[in-house]
Amino acid sequence: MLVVKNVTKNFGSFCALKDINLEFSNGVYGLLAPNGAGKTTLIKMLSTLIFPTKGEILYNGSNIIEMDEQYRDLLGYLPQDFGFYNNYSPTQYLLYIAALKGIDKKKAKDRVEELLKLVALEDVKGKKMKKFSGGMIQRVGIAQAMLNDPKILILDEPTAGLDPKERVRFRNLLTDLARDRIVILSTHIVSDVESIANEIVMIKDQQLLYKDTIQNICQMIEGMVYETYIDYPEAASFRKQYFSLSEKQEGNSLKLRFISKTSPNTAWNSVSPSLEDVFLYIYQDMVTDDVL
Ligand SMILES: Nc1ncnc2c1ncn2[C@@H]1O[C@H](COP(=O)(O)OP(=O)(O)OP(=O)(O)O)[C@@H](O)[C@H]1O
Repeated sequence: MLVVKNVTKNFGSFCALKDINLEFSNGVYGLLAPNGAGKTTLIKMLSTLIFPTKGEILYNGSNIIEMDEQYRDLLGYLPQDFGFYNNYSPTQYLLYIAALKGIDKKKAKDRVEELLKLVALEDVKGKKMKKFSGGMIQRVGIAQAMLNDPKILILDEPTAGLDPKERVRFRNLLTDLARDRIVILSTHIVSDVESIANEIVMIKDQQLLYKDTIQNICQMIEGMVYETYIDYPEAASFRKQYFSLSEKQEGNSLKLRFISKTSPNTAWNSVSPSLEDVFLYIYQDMVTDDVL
């Protein structure tokens, strides 16, 4: 079990995270927040790349900073921009990283073969990576993070630049890996974690907002999400009155999905909230169009 206990991180006088408490056991955790909310800061602390200003992070009761190398042996980490070498093949690259990690040569060879199979890159294992798609590169990234068969696998925005098909493949791979380890995945894309995360962690205003199942998080706005059709001229005033979640043109009308806290009009259909509805609502002052 990995426990974040009263953790605060300041950069000079700027507070990036404040009094965070979290517990992780095996499964997939989606760390979901818009850019700048502090995801990378938290992930870097969980990876011991930076240290908490206050509080501590414990693995099975021991402080991860004091565990030092022992902790890093348990950790697999895929940073936002992972440095690979264009002219290397996946096999060469993974053997190189294995050597850096001090893994025995014979053991490394077997492990690299095993991992290339796991991430479905066996067929291209000898090809130079410069011709690889974003998804293939990310799978090499996962493989390097998995070299030491980590008990904790941390991935920072791993689906950036992947096409929809690659995203699905990536999600399936993570679900498989999470059966016997902690997988923590940071993203600002709701669909990346919606189908695979056992729990979602949301941070806002430097603080932990939610750590819960998707079902429970969606309950927060249960009974507040509606859909209705309106005529175009009414759209502007409607948007001023209610928080619009999505809009779609249908015939001469506009189909609106929105949040209302007041009792509904008879023309409104109450609908079940989705994680994306919650995300848009919670971060309405922070999200920009590129998030969706
Ligand atoms: N070394 C640093 N010095 C000063 N401020 C920092 C430093 N690192 C991060 N910050 C600030 O802390 C806040 C959180 O940054 P962080 O990178 O953790 O956000 P994020 O949610 O991971 O976003 P992104 O996905 O863009 O990395 C931001 O306001 C950022 O500017």
